[in-house]
Amino acid sequence: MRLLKVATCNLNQWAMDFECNMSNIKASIVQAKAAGAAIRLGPELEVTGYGCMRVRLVRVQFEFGLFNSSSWVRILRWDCLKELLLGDWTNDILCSIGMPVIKGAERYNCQVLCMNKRIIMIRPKMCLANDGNYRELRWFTAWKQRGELEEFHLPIEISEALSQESVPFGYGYIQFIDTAVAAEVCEELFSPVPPHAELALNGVEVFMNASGSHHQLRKLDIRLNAFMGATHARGGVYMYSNQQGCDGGRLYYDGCACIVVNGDVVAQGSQFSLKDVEVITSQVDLDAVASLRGSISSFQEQASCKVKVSSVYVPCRLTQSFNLKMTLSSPKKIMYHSPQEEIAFGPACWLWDYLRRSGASGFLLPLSGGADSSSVAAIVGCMCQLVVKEIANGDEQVKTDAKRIGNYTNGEFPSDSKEFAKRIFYTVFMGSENSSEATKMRAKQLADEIGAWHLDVCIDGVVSAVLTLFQTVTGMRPRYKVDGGSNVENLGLQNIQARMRMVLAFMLASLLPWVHSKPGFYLVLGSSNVDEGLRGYLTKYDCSSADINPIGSISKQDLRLFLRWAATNLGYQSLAEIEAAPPTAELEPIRSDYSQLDEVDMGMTYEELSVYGRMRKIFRCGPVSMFKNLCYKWGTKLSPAEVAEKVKYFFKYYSINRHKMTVLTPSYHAESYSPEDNRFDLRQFLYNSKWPYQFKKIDEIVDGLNGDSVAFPGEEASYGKEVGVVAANSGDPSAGL
Ligand SMILES: Nc1ncnc2c1ncn2[C@@H]1O[C@H](COP(=O)(O)OP(=O)(O)OC[C@H]2O[C@@H]([n+]3cccc(C(=O)O)c3)[C@H](O)[C@@H]2O)[C@@H](O)[C@H]1O
Ligand SMILES: Nc1ncnc2c1ncn2[C@@H]1O[C@H](COP(=O)(O)OP(=O)(O)OP(=O)(O)O)[C@@H](O)[C@H]1O
Ligand SMILES: NC(=O)CC[C@H](N)C(=O)O
Repeated sequence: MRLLKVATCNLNQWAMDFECNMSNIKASIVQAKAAGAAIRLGPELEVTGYGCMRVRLVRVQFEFGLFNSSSWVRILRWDCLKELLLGDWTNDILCSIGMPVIKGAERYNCQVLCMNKRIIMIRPKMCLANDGNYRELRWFTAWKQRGELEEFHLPIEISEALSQESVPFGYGYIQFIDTAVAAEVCEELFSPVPPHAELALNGVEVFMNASGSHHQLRKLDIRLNAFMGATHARGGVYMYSNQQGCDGGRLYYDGCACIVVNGDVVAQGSQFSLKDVEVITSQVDLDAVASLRGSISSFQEQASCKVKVSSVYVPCRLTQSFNLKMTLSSPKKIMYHSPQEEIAFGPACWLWDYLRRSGASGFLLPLSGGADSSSVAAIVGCMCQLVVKEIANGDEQVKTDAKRIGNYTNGEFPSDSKEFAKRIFYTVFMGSENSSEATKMRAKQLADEIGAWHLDVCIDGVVSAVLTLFQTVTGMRPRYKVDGGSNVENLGLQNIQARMRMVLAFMLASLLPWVHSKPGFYLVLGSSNVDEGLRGYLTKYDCSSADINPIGSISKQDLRLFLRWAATNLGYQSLAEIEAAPPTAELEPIRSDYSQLDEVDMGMTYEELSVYGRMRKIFRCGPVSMFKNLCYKWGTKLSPAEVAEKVKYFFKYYSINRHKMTVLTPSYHAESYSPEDNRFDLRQFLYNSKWPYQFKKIDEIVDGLNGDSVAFPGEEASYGKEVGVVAANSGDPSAGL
């Protein structure tokens, strides 16, 4: 037997906060060593934080020189590594540390592999993440040489301190006396020809995947299937490490550090957690890897004529022989959160990181009593519950942060989530003459259940003052449509109410703490959902404009599932009633024969919007291809002419309103069809909303069908199963992980 103990981790890094990052790295090494591990794997770019790979943040950091070869930051980065190597951190343990390295004129995203105070090898990433949220090619070069390892001359301050002048650099593996170990960096695993296949044929038994991978609803199984697939038919130990938390942007890195042996998961870390450091370990028998490989004839045949990969020899042993002090880790049932839990815990953990790192003292939410703002309120409630639970579990960092944010004195700390919420969470209902008693009561009831400090404000006086000013200036007073006004008047009157609420929300967030003699400021939370964004069914610069939004990329359908779940599982019963109520903006007067409803206003259902959203973003459909595909999908209930009308109607509003996506409040990225314009969906925002060429083409196709309907084979087209893991993510490279 060759018994090996390995450790991998989730680290909550923060881009550019070297002190925070180093402290987490050290804590993880200490824990790995205490557990007796021979290998410690950390996440991708753990020294700098991964978030600095994303567009705008990188630009700022680039200006400050994060990746500039002559800058002080480069020195800092190597300083961090030097600190680890000069101390006893790497004694008797192989440490894989993620950081950028400049070689000659190029910048590489690297795993620096160290042991016993020496850098053994530097492995640059060969396949950069460059789709969806990722922009690595802007800042790094992919390493393309597959031949011999090159010599990399260490910066003078490192070489002198370590008495080591150079280190092998490139694609390869480390050959120990008793096994071979290699790095595979994040995206490489998901590339068409992943390195682990070739490395396995070269005898590599342990793969270390350092990742910076973000949460997306229903995505985890794709990632886990990749680890299992990598080792199921070719054997091996697959270690996965990821960042966890908000490291300075819209993404939540969702941890899930993992260890897989021959296709079986033997250790799985948390996906959502408030912990800064979580280390998981396993004891594995490498003879089980050799045995599996020996039993697969095709593996043997291909290994005998493999392309040779370079290696570095290290005359050390990592394994122990059979002894009863070490037990073997056995296969575990994989833990998946339901999408409802993902919506609760992912955004709640992201909000906590944002809150503690922003220096704010809490959140303020305009709470309408409708589904969206109530979902946000429930997520903040969930955050408070997680904080109290984590403190009860003995997490000192969470306790320190919570005491500061909640302004606790005399050794007090949060022990009740409602009490904590009262300190850090303001909700405000801003009713107008068009608001109903029902939504007002629902908002109050929910705030009470969560424990928020709730305010009930009537905005009629403010709206009327603005209208009076308008009348003084123009001599005209707009009327609602139900009172005989035009569409323009009707919209104008709605938008005044909506925008006034935004102004009031910001005023209250900055001044309420002062009223209550509390220090600091509160962050304003936004609560528009992904479908409204796609359709543009929101008033630009109303309460959709806030500081941050935890649900901005979650669909209405998923939010409704979440509300039903949260009513029982978070203990906020009023959410059940809120979910059951028909969505309404309450911006127009309610009459006996008229009450405003979202889906009527929009001219399409939220369910239809989810279909359009997926087709537009994930499957890159324009009007004509969407029309053709929907003819198959909806062919049993709609004629091609009806499908054509629906598609044209969607594209008209999608394009008229796309400009609103440019000013969407930064929101948690959770959905692969997010139309968010700043980082994710980089399409134009000024379209010809008449789509003359495409709409004409659709008309020609409809005419050409001569009234035929689709011969329906009984099976929906590939877009049909939009609720479900595979279809939700398939076709989206950024989701594949
Ligand atoms: N191409 C372009 N590029 C840049 N900006 C452009 C633009 N076209 C218009 N604009 C600007 O956008 C403005 C129009 O947008 P905006 O002021 O938002 O107004 P608008 O989109 O016309 O109306 C708001 C819509 O949201 C609905 N609503 C309101 C309130 C709440 C809810 C809800 O339930 O969530 C829904 C309401 O029923 C209505 O359909 C124009 O006045 C102009 O300033
Ligand atoms: N009466 C109100 N009091 C406080 N905030 C409100 C009120 N009405 C609207 N808002 C804010 O404006 C946002 C958009 O309003 P609206 O109700 O029209 O849309 P919505 O997106 O369906 O949201 P919700 O489901 O929360 O009502 C809400 O999410 C909420 O933050
Ligand atoms: N950092 C990366 O290489 C990211 C790869 C991939 N897109 C993921 O989400 O996991």
